[in-house]
Amino acid sequence: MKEKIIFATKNRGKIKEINMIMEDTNYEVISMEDAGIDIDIVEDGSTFLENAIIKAKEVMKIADCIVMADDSGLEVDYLDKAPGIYSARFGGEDTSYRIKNKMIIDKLEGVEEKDRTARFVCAIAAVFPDGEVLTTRGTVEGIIIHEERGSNGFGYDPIFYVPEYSCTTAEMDNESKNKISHRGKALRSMKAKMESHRNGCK
Ligand SMILES: O=P(O)(O)OP(=O)(O)OP(=O)(O)OC[C@H]1O[C@@H](n2cnc3c(O)ncnc32)[C@H](O)[C@@H]1O
Ligand SMILES: [Mg+2]
Repeated sequence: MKEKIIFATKNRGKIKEINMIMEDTNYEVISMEDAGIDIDIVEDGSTFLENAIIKAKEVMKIADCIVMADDSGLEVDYLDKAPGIYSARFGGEDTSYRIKNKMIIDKLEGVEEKDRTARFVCAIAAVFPDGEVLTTRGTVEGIIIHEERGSNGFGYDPIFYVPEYSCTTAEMDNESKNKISHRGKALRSMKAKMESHRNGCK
């Protein structure tokens, strides 16, 4: 039987991607919703990593299995790496991504191509019932384009263009995005770390 992992997120876009990446493991990933856990977690850390650990530990207080969490966001170099850890709250928590994306585009009005660099960052924390914490991080580099393109993915995907693939992450299917994304990289590193952890060599 597969070992259960609760993924401490309320973001359905993340869960979809994570389930695809974890499909070939001995773990069954379930969402907080599936686990019947409905708590609001205050993300008051000062880094992606701190926030990922906060989320995982908060859910661990009421769980009896491995808990994993992802804290991620968009860093725009021209905006001094904003919105960064405030990506979900940028422009207001309930503001639509159509508007958030437009706000980023507007802030970059007149900015040349070479200065429109950005990256998605993802930190993942896994907390084990014995208190052990494993962490990983992944990034993907891109540039902010001038209008939304594509309708896959979620959040800032429609304005995040990856030059090597000549498309935005919203124009990729989930499988292609997972291959190159911050979340895909961080989660594959986590899979490898958990494998060593299982074998007793930490
Ligand atoms: O905290 P949880 O419940 O996991 O869900 P969340 O949506 O609040 O997630 P974060 O706190 O980690 O904030 C991440 C923000 O960065 C954006 N983001 C993260 N990964 C992304 C991706 O792969 N594509 C597009 N936007 C992404 C996302 O839309 C959020 O605004
Ligand atoms: Mg959040």
